[in-house]
Amino acid sequence: MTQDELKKAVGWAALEYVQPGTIVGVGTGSTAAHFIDALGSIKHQIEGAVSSSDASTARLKSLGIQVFDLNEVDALSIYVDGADEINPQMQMIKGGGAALTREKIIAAVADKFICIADQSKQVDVLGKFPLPVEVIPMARAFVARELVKLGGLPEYRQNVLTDNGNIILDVHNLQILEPIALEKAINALPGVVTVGLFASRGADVALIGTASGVKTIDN
Ligand SMILES: O=C(CO)[C@H](O)[C@H](O)COP(=O)(O)O
Repeated sequence: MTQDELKKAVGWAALEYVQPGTIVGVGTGSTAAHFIDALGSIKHQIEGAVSSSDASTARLKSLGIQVFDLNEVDALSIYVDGADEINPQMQMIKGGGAALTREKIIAAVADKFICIADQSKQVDVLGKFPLPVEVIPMARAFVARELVKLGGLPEYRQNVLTDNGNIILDVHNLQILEPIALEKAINALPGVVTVGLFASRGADVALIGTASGVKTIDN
């Protein structure tokens, strides 16, 4: 199976967690895009979605799924999204698609985070994938210097502005042995909007696409 077929398999498998009549939290990226397509097949059974990016909003709307502003929604039973890396503790690196801040906000509202990923995203220790950090543009150089003090090698993601109008620093050279502590330390830097480390609030369920089928890990 190709990597995209594995992504499609987990995207469709996540439908099992969608409760009829609810609003669904929807992530961003190529795996989440498969989930959106799957959601389109049951669009008359759900009330709608809350979206983590302009790209996902456009895809949801193109399928006739109503997109709600998060401020209109009191609760979400699930948030479904991909990941760049996931460890055995269900902590993740996210933000390869630059949507980390909205993703983290919606994940915080949802009762359950369903992570959908192909098996290449499973790691023992987070950090091989460069850790994305969303930063207010004027703080770019300062935050980069502080990230070096934390042991990383930040790289400015050229020609990318987030949906919130900020820049991304991708931090290389990290072996993240204490994800919760690093998440707190980076989030505490003035100018940082969000770090793409989902450690204190990780996934509750992971659907992993493998050659022998979709594997479910339930915390
Ligand atoms: O965090 C994300 C976007 O900000 C994505 O979930 C992550 O980059 C995985 O992407 P893909 O499903 O395309 O492999």
